[in-house]
Amino acid sequence: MTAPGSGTGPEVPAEGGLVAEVAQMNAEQLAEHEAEVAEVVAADREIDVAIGQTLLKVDDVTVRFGGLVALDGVSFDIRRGEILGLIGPNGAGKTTCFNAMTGVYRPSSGQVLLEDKPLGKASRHAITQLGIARTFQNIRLFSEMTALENVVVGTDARHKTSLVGALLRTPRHHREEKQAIEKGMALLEFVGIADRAADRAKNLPYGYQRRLEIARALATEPKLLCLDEPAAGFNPAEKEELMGLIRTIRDDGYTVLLIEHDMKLVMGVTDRIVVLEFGKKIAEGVPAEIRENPAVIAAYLGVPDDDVA
Ligand SMILES: Nc1ncnc2c1ncn2[C@@H]1O[C@H](COP(=O)(O)OP(=O)(O)OP(=O)(O)O)[C@@H](O)[C@H]1O
Repeated sequence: MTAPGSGTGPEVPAEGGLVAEVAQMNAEQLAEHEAEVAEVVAADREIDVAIGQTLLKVDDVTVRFGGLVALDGVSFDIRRGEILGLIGPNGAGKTTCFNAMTGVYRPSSGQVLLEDKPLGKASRHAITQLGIARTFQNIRLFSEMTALENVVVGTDARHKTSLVGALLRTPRHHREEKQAIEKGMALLEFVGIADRAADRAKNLPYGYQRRLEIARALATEPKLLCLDEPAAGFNPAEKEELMGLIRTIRDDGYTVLLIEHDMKLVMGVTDRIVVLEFGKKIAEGVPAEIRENPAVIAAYLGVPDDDVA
């Protein structure tokens, strides 16, 4: 792929072109177009396979920072096709858990298994290739690159062209680049920001940047998508829209792990919830059970609603 941001990067369709085209479609054309988008977005994933079986297992994981035990013997499963919420008061260990699952930290003891295989000492990049993608609490985009380029970079995790192939611009490289652009556009449309594909990430509105992070994570074709507070800084209407997007992502066959501070959002969108407090798992269950769980209520006593999760 051409170096991102080099000025010779992917050609972006004229601004508004795709959006204007979609706006003029009748219901039948629109349904066909949406099916095409879904096919590009989901083409290589095995969906409907073993839904409900364990995809990822966090097995007795402890993470220590010097004398501080940030995660203390935590175990839970993430099942294929579900949206699992990971909640807990500030400092409970949620991000540490994400980091242990995505290769940022190695567990001091215990292990994380994806499809029964221990992640062991796999690097972050290797873990992305194995199928775990994440977004960050603080948005991390390539700010000088366009929205489309940001997503195209995400598809690199799946490319087969060698560096030499890319430098020599072999036919395979051309083919992969074309497919990456097509897929990038489909993903931008999927998350609802295709109208700004040609804009630099830094110039996008905040809500678009958050959606772009999700599109970029999806571009790696993850089996598991981990979202770290994706609604941070959103107003209620934006949160509502985001819930819709997360549901669509799940309905499209992805498995989602969600850290979120907004309890209403967590209760409204997740299938199951795991609750951490002081690095330990204190509860696990469906939202209705968690809402009534005395240990969870106690953990959150005195915590303002906005600060919950
Ligand atoms: N790199 C680190 N070095 C030292 N201590 C850390 C590090 N990362 C996290 N911690 C500590 O580990 C504990 C758990 O932090 P973590 O960020 O995982 O919690 P959290 O549940 O994600 O909190 P928040 O909701 O505030 O983001 C905290 O006491 C935190 O200060």
